[in-house]
Amino acid sequence: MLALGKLLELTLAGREPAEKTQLTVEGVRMRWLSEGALEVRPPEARDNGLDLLLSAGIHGNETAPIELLDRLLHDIARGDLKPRARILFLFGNPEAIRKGERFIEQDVNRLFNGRHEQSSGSEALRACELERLAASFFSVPDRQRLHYDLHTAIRGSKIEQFALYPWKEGRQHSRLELARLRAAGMEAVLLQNKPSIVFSSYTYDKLGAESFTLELGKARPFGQNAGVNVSLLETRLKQIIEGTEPEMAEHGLDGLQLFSVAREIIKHSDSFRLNLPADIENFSELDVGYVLAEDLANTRWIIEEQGARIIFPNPKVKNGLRAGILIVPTTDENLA
Ligand SMILES: O=C(O)CCC(=O)N[C@@H](CCC(=O)O)C(=O)O
Ligand SMILES: [Zn+2]
Repeated sequence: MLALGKLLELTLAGREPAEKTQLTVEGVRMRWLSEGALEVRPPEARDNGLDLLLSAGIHGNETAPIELLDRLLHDIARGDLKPRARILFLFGNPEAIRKGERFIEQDVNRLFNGRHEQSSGSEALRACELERLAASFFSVPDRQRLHYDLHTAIRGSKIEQFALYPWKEGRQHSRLELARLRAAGMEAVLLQNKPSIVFSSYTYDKLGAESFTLELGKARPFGQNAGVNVSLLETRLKQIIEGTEPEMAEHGLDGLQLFSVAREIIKHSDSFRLNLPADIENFSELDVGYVLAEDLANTRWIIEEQGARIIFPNPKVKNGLRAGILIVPTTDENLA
């Protein structure tokens, strides 16, 4: 296999490859751009006009998505997977991946859309570099742009695989993209309704891509991901890469559950208390009247929404950051 197919090994070893560009037997060009960043370009005659950004390891301990991208890259480097799309593979936070930690000093996925400019340290620099790599990749006009930022979650979930779809003023969420996610095994999608500072929001808002954060199961160390079943997603990604995706019935969301954000729970101070059991699962329902959280100056977060559920509850985040999202079921009536 070509050395550049071993991007993960290079990244884990903190090594720069001697040769920055290599050609596969199929004439596919692989180009190492920076640590954890590799561009794959099909021969011009085979290029189908899709630019696909696949990122994982924005959180260093979320290894199932990293292993998935590693398998795709190996297949491409061996000539077993024949891309018709241009692809950018990104391993988001190499230092944290090496340490098996979510982050080292600060969460990279809270540093996009300009936030890194108000910060410092290696993770702020990395967020800036990821923005630059994505912007350069998505700078070619008249091409389709798609970004999947792959994650696994801290806790178990009543709905195992789901996506978060960013928001931008004046832009509608695409029914066709939701059908594609359904076919890729996603059981639910959270439709965001305000701007955000995560990677997928940056590529959606600033670079015009169709972008999603995908949650694929529970985070575990390398080699222990048998419980994370990514087979439907992997099959779909291979079809997208090779341009062999079956036709999608535009209206067929096929049981995909849709949610919208009711409120983001923000931790304001060290006095913040989240009144949930430590092992609560994502998508757990909360009753109206329940006191979800308490903070400084007797601030209380009380459930007012019928059918409210909680995702990503985390009282350990830094002050000023999201300590959970309250979501409610929604319909497909505003989709484009
Ligand atoms: O399990 C958790 O609490 C977090 C899992 C995770 O990393 N999720 C992403 C979601 C990004 C988004 O809002 O689109 C994150 O929190 O960064
Ligand atoms: Zn994550």
